[in-house]
Parts: sequence; C-alpha cells; structure tokens
Amino acid sequence: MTTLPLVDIVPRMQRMVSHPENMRPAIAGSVIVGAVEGLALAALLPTITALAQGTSVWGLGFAGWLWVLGILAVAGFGLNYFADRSNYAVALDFLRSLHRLVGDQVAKQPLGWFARPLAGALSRMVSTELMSAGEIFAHMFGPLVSRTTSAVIIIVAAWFWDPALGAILTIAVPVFVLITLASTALMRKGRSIHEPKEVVLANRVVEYAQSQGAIRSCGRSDDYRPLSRAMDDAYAAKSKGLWIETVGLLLSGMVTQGVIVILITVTGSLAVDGSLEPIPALAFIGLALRFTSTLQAITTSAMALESRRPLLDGLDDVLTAEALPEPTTATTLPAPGSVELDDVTFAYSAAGPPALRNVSLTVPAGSMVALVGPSGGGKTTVARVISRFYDVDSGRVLVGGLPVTEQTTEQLMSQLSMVFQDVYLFDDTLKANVRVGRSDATEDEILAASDLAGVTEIAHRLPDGWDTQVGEGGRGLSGGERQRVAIARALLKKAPIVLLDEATSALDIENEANIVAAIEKLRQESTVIIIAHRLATIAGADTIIALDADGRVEAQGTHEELLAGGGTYAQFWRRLESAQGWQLTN
Ligand SMILES: Nc1ncnc2c1ncn2[C@@H]1O[C@H](COP(=O)(O)OP(=O)(O)OP(=O)(O)O)[C@@H](O)[C@H]1O
Repeated sequence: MTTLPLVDIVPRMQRMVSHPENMRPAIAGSVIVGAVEGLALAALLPTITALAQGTSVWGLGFAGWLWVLGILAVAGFGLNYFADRSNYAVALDFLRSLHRLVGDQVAKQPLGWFARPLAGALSRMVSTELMSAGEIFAHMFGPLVSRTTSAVIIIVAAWFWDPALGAILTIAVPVFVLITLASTALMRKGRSIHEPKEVVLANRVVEYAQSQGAIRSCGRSDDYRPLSRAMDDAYAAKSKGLWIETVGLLLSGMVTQGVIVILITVTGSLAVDGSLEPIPALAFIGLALRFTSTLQAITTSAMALESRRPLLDGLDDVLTAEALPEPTTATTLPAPGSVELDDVTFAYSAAGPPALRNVSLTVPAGSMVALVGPSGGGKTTVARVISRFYDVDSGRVLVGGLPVTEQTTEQLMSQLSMVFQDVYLFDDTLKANVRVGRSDATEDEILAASDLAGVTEIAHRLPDGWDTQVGEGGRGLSGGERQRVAIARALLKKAPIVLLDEATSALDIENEANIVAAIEKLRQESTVIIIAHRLATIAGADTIIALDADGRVEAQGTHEELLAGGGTYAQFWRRLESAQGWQLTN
C-alpha cells in the first residue's frame, strides 16, 4: 500500500513555492477554521441538551448556546474566507513558481536529457498536469487540515462531555479508515488490471489509423490481428477489473452508512441500559452524523491528494535532475576551431554496450573530416559528445583546445553550428527561422546565406514568401527544406566549427546541389565535421574517420590512403559506389 503524501507534502511544496513563509499562516488558518467548525459542531451537544431539558448547561441556557452557535458560525464564515484566500495565494504562488522552476531546470539540462523518457513525461506534465497542481494546496491540503482539526475537536469534546461517547467516536475512526483504505485498494487493484490494457488498445487504434496505407497494401484492413487481440484483452481485463472495483465501490458506499448504524446502535444501547441519558444520547447521534460526514470528507481529500502523488513525484524528478557541472566564466581557447577526442568511451546507459569505444581523433582547425561507418556505428554519437549532449564515461573531448567540461554552455555553443537530421523550426516566419542563426544579422547577410542554402528558392515558391509561417516544428516544410533552413542558419552563424549530418533521406537532387554548395562555403570559413553518406563528400574530405559497427575507430586518413589500405573501408566504399550507381575516378 502506498503511503499518503500527507506528511511529506509540506516539505515538498516548500521546495517548490517562491514564498514558503506564506504556507505557515495558510496552514494555521486551516487549523483555526477546522477548530471553530469543530467547536460549532460540538456545541450542538449542550445546545440540544439545554433545549430538551430546559435547564442551563455550564451556566448557559438554550438561548445562550444559540448565541454561542451563532458567533461560532459567523467567526467560521469570516475565518474560512481568510483561510481560503491564504490557501489560494499559496496555490497561485505554487503554480507560478513551478512554471519558472521547471523552465529554469529545463534550460540547465544537457541536450541529451531531452532524449530520456523523463523529458517525454515533462511535456505531458507541463501541458496538462501542471494546471491542476494548484489544486493540491487550495482544494486538497487546506480542507484536509481543517477537517482533520474539526474531527479531533469533536472527539475531544465528546470525551469531555461523556467518556463513553468519546470512546465510541474514537473507535469509529480506525474502522472508517480501514474500510476506506480497503475499498480504495480494491478500486486501485481493479484499475491496475484494466487500465494498462486500455492504453495498449488506444495505441493499437492509433497505430491502425496511422498505418492504413501499409495495412491496405498488405490486404489486411479487414483483419488487423494486433487490434482485435488488444480489444479482446481489454474486454477480458475490464470484466475482471470491474468485478473487483464493484466490491470496492460497495464497501466505500457502505462505510459511512455502516459506521452511522454502528454509532446509533451503540449509543441507543447505552441509552436503553441507562448508561446514557436519552436526551444527550439523541444530541450525540446528531453529532455523530456530522462526524461521519467529516470523516468522509477527510478521506476524500486524502485520496485526492494521493492521486496527485505521481505529479509531485514527476516534478521532484524534474526539479532534482542534475545539470552537467560547468564553470561560471569562459576561459581563453588555446586552439580555436579544433576538435579532439582523446580515448573516449561512452555508453548511453550503464547497462547497455558502449556506443563509442576508445575513440581518439583529431580535427585541426579549418579542416573537413568525414565520419563514415555502418548504421549504429556511433557517428551521431561522436557529434553529440562534441556538443556535450552527454558527458563521456572516460577520455576527454576538447573543443577549441579546451575540454568541453571546462567551458560554459554559452562558450561551447558559440563555437558550434549543428545541422542534424531532426531540424526543429520555430512556429514563425521562414525569415525569422533563418535569422535564428544570428539575431543581429543584416538583411543582406540573411539573403546571402539563404541563397546559398537554397532557402530563397523555397521563399519564392511559398504563398507569403519570406513571411510564410512554417508551422510548429516546421511541419509546413519538407524534411529537405527544413535541412536547408538549418544550413542557412549555420552559414549565418559563422561558427568556427560546423557539425553536419548529411542525411540521405532528406536529399533530392535539388537539395543535394544546395548541400554541396553550402558545404563548400562552410569549409572555407569553418572546421567541418560531417557525417557523410555521399561519395563526393567522403572523397573530398581532408580526413576520413571510419568507425566500425562497435563504435571503434577502424581507420583514419585520406580517401586514397584508406582505399590503398584495403580492409573494411575499401569494401564499404565499393558497396557505396554500387548503391549510389556511379563511379568516382581518381
Ligand atoms: N539516445 C540513445 N539512447 C540509447 N542508445 C542510443 C541512443 N542513440 C543511439 N544509441 C545507440 O548507440 C549506438 C550508436 O548510435 P549512433 O546513432 O551514434 O549511430 P550512427 O552511426 O549515427 O547510425 P546511423 O548512421 O544509422 O545514424 C547504436 O547502437 C544506437 O542504437
């Protein structure tokens, strides 16, 4: 059974609000409201007794007790208003500061962090769940505190009035809590049986809709087994889960009634055998009815809090994710434009095999290096460790002659331009997306870079030219067009080092011509490290670094040297030649 976040919610929230000092008065307000409400309920005992017996109770007659009730009600109303305001203030502070904290934390994370599952959960958390985070304090924790205080006051008052009545209420609490916990556990168990199957079913439906082309071309649109299997599984799991949930629901529906019946029966029996006066017994039954609804409200708030535990856990994970350590100030670079990997070994996870094994390579400033090798050989990983998406497990990565771990993110990023396969464009105009390369670039510079990268040609085709909105992520453009924009950005940025993934998938003939021209221009101005797929790029590079399938450097040298050396590179080259269908003559 999971523990309720009742105890740890305060320290957790204290870490997440910008004014933790405001939580104390809010909690104190809820306690005072609960105490006043509890006292108002407890005052029913002397009020009804005074009314029924026509005598004074503790020096006050019925009218006096009515005044007490009235004063408590007015005080409760006013205090409730102020407690609610304090709770809402904390809730709003919580929401505001969460957005800032999550934003700051995201900005500090290494780029590799965004490839992890946590980052996927983050988008759901920020888009849908964070808005409900404010409820935790305003609608769950505050009411929980005030109702618990009320219940405690009622029990204390009952003990004070008559120890037998106090004992009855005290015993009712664990009975109520145990039955409620059992019912919640049953409902949770029922949900855990059918919910995962429903998620699978939903995924299968989406898959079925998205893969209609492939399914129809295989003639399987009538009988898509994974979907029908998922439906059968979901149906079977739902039937089983519902049975268990129904028992839980029955228990939860019965608990309040059950406890009321027990309280009335016990109180009635005590009145019959003379242990209790009949009138106080009647007054007590009225109080017991309110007491059970207070208990029910406590459990509702507690369960609602419990349901927010995954959100708080997720926020904790995001907020405590460790940023890569970096210095606070930039240092002078000993060898601007150069890149070096010195005996680098790196695995994406401790359990998995290394993606790079003892990789050493040197890229002098101004040179062009082509990374080649089989799919999965670690070419993209080399680019990622150079950009410090991840810190390596052993060895060193130097950019500009300085280890990347000794540079500020700003210093490192100012040296690099990255043109990777998954180019992200902002939901803005085409021109604004090119300008991202360098915000202070002039119109002429933007046009020159765009001409070279083939973006001007795109602008001429689009309905609003340069002012065309490219859509979120650039979905209004094709993959090849997005890559051209990324190349224009790189040309504009004029970074000393360019990392370029020459994605074959995005290359049609026109794109290819642009890439060739852009690479030529880039290599005149910068060091270029290119994950190369085209024969001409590979053969034209100053140095070729061939990785093997296990992430080791198999060979490095010029094209002629590697070809003359025979080995895997020569085989790789011949395969590429026949695949690309043309012969390069030396
Ligand atoms: N984010 C990741 N998490 C875990 N493993 C990864 C991740 N990215 C890549 N890998 C693994 O690391 C190894 C090297 O991958 P990498 O993408 O660097 O190869 P590549 O040579 O660029 O391949 P390709 O030419 O197909 O793009 C592969 O085994 C791959 O499965």
